[in-house]
Amino acid sequence: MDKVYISQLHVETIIGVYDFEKESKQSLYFDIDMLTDISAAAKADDITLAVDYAKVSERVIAHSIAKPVELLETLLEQLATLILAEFNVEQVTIRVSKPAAVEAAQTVGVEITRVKR
Ligand SMILES: Nc1nc2c(c(=O)[nH]1)N=C([C@H](O)[C@@H](O)CO)CN2
Repeated sequence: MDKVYISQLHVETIIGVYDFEKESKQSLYFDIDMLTDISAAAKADDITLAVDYAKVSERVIAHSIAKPVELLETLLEQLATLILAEFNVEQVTIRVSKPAAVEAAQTVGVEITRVKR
């Protein structure tokens, strides 16, 4: 299977378990791998047949800032469901990094993989 990907997509949003995290935005960085067959888009040279990484990026940003959640896990499950439902993607892997969360670490985060049913 082919892959369309997005690397280090930056979003500023409210996210976190603790009260102080609900008061100011934090940076999240998303890496998204989307498995899809690119052959029809390539043959026709037609963006409407492709997984448009710009449109996926817009949706991920819009959803991430729309309704705050506490856990990175919650946000990733929502985003994976959204991507599989709205785009021609068979499998998606999303990794999110939250660099300000743990002072002693360069970054921390969560990664999930979900398959279209
Ligand atoms: N597995 C997770 N662990 C933690 C999360 C999370 O979303 N998933 N979140 C926090 C806090 O919000 C943290 O970012 C604040 O320091 C802690 N652990």
